[in-house]
Amino acid sequence: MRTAQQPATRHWRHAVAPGGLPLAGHALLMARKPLQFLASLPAHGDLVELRLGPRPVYLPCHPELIQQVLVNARVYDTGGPVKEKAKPILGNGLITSDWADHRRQRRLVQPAFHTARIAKYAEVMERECEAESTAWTARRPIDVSHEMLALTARVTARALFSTNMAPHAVAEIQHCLPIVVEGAYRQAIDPTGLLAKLPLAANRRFDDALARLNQLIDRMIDDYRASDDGDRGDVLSALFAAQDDETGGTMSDQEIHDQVMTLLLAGIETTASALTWAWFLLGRNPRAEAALHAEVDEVLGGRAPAYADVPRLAYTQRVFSEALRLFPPAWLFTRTTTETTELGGRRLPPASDVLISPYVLHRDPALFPRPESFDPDRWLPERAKEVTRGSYLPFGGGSRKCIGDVFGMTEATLALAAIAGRWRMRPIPGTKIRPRPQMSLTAGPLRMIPEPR
Ligand code: HEM
Repeated sequence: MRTAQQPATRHWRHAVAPGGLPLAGHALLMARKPLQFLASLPAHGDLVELRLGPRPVYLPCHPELIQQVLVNARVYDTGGPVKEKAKPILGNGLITSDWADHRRQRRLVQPAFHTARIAKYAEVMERECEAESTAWTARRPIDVSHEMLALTARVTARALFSTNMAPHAVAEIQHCLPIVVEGAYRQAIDPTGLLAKLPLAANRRFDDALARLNQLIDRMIDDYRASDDGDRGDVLSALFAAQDDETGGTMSDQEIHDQVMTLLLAGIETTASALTWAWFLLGRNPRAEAALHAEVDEVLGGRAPAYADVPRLAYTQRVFSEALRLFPPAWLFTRTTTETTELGGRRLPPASDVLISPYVLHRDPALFPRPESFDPDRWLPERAKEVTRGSYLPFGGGSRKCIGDVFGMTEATLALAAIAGRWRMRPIPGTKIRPRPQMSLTAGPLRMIPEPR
């Protein structure tokens, strides 16, 4: 296994990805089978160069090189064509802001994710997870993907806006978000940039859904301004109250709007996808499923889970961590160099694109023995300390590490425990699932049968 501590003089292996075509480079391989193609690259080198059309892009495959990219956020900034296409959707929030402004924004948004506030959001999670787990009919098949998306949309919407407009917000978000996520992804991978301008029905649906989400957020902001409730304990209140320690500045309504849109797009589908994969994996691994049931029965004794139970639901958390390893929702993200720099002994000119793929890292046999096997006990404390530092990155790393990591882990732990307390999720024989590498690494529809326990 690789060690994080390497001598300063270490020799990094560079490679050009095989299979490139004269003009398209590796664009076709990336379009057809991105997961298989990317996961084959660490065998060739620590830093692999590929070409998407005429542009070279770099995939660091060694955890140490990936850390260098993630911690040096000034030189490896978010940028490039993907970010430019995201701006009309997300505005200028945490995901789209440049390095310098990101630091200010992060200082302002971070308090909304403070532990004390997560405890408050957990009340929403408890209620919604309980409602989800009591809504199903015994032995009537459900689409797990659909249910998990509906659940995380309700949790996130109600944690963001705890007003009496919440039911309306939930319905709007559930309708609009999947359309916006799908459209944003289509635009992100369109190399011509022309697709979004064509008079297609899909584009009209996307424009309509985005306009409705924007209106919803504006209404929530107006409603907050018009009332004098003070701190409602929701994310929106924390964003209004935020004051920058360094400058004393606060956020304008437009800035708050952009942060809310960013949180909706970053927080709902990611958590839902990982939960769906967790159910899929449990359905194929009866021993892990039995261990989950045993823990939930012991800790909860038949009652619904509460925030205070989360630390004792250790196996449940390991199940989710392992689902995040095998199917990291953020399977690929990018950085762009702002100046000439050197990575693994290779000179990168300004505006070089660097790909970070947790999926590739998490399935590298040099980092995770038997990477394909679902083994939640990899994350037992005594075994987890053997895992090479920097090789597990479901939430990214450095100053742009996911701000919702604790929120997402808490929500997923409560959801798994609430549902596993009541139901055994039986797979439907013959169901075939292939990971869909889109904005998140989704499973697509996944039908399973809830059987009372
Ligand atoms: C299991 C669920 C989740 C996963 C796997 C996940 C993954 C990630 C990753 C990998 C990044 C870093 C991307 C990069 O470096 O370019 C990120 C950023 C972010 N995530 Fe999450 N996320 C999850 C849940 C959430 C939730 C629940 C929220 C909010 C409620 C959220 C909000 C954000 C935001 C705002 C950012 C940008 C942070 C910044 O740049 O400062 N995420 N997420």
